[in-house]
Amino acid sequence: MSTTIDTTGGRAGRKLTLPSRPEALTINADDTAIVVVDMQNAYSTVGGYVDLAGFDISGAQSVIENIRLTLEAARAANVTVIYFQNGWDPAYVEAGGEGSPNYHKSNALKHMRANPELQGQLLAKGGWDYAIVDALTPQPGDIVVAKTRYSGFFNSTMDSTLRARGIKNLVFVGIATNVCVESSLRDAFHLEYFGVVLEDATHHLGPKLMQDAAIYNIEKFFGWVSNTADFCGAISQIAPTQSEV
Ligand SMILES: C/C(=C/NC(N)=O)C(=O)O
Repeated sequence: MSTTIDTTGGRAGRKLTLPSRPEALTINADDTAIVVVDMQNAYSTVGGYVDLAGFDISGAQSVIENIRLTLEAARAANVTVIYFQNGWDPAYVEAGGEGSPNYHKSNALKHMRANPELQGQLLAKGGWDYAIVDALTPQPGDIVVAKTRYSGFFNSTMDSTLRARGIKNLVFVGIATNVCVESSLRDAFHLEYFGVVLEDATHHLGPKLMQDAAIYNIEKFFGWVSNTADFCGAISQIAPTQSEV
């Protein structure tokens, strides 16, 4: 028996039902935002930080195209688009010193310490590595939320940005599934947001099993799982906003 969960709370709005698992979700388009996680050169372009650090980014290009299709459909339906952008000031004050676990766990900081010629280049605000990839440049009306840790809900304006707009449902795309995507979706869950991940619009860091594990975790414990085609198909069924008519 297929089950559908209604997140609208009976509120009127541009409703759509998104095929997802473990259940389909009926959502209001105006209570929903696409969250584009860290689609920066650092995580998806040859010569970016994770490539330099030895991670496999060969799957990034197909993810970029699926995110592009998702954003095209979302913007056509006037659904809010929010980008997370991960990094720090060029002096790395925001990264935290030796008293921060980030200093010791960040692969970007560790790679720069091991390769001093890269100091100031990885995930530094204003630099190429930090920039959103050209294929997904934020458009007028999109919201860009800076973040300094894996989760976009810490040290950021994300929660207030969502609450100010009455947004309850978050559709996550981006990189990395098993790090910043899952970290942010987990915190969204604990803050009472409905989180959905479009699994073919995400890419993991590390072995392939990490993608499967992150998707399993989200489906079983923290949210729902859908895909680009089902999202684009569902969002294309809704009427444009009143101002569009
Ligand atoms: C390891 C890592 C992941 N970032 C992400 N966007 O998932 C980092 O930022 O160092």
